[in-house]
Amino acid sequence: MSTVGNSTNIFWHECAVGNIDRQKLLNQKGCVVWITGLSGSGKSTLACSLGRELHSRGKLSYVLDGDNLRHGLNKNLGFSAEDRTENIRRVGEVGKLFADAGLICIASLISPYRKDRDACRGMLPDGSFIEVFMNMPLEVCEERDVKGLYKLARAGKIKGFTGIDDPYEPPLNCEIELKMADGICPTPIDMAGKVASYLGEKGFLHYE
Ligand SMILES: Nc1ncnc2c1ncn2[C@@H]1O[C@H](COP(=O)(O)OS(=O)(=O)O)[C@@H](OP(=O)(O)O)[C@H]1O
Ligand SMILES: Nc1ncnc2c1ncn2[C@@H]1O[C@H](COP(=O)(O)OP(=O)(O)O)[C@@H](O)[C@H]1O
Repeated sequence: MSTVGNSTNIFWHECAVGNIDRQKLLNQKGCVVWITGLSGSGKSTLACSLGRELHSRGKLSYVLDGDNLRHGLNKNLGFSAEDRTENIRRVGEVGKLFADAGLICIASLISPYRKDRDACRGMLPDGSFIEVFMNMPLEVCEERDVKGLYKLARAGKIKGFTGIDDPYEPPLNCEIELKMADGICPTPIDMAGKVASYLGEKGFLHYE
């Protein structure tokens, strides 16, 4: 019997089928691929491209996209520092459940604060939180401006927009950094291939 947060007198219930059984069934190892970067840096594109690549290799993955989750699970949250922290905490917890289910969970969120990403890393077993930094220059993201949000932010019509008047703290020790080379951005397929190769090398795409 214990107290966790505001929950008192709670018990942990073990089930007969565990994480290892599920991973064996799926012939893969559960993990969280956490894609972080500015709005417009290509997070969602990479997440979907990676999901497709893994699917084609017969591996089960699921994308948790920041924008999409704000339509449901996180629709009561805004973009204050506190709300962003809660947003990331919730997605970290959901990612932990997906990884425990044996899936390769692909989370794509701006996740601007290092301490929040590190807290999610701390929820997962060592090695199974793979932080991918979309290191795209602000000018490139702003030039893309698919949703017109940078324009609104520059005009002062959106307050607290990441990269404009709200901070983005780049990772210090991420597993994978994706960036432009000679002014050219690698294709989403190339980026997905790089992440999938990492997962293969680290043994996530088989269970033996
Ligand atoms: N103020 C502000 N700052 C940054 N982004 C904003 C803001 N307001 C709305 N949006 C839109 O919300 C998307 C980011 O949601 P996230 O859940 O990934 O953000 S966070 O991780 O909580 O910072 C983000 O989507 P992406 O462009 O896919 O990153 C924006 O479309
Ligand atoms: N590797 C890439 N090379 C060129 N353009 C890209 C690449 N990845 C994404 N894009 C384009 O950039 C824009 C923003 O991508 P998106 O995945 O929505 O970013 P985010 O989820 O980080 O906001 C889209 O128009 C997308 O087609």
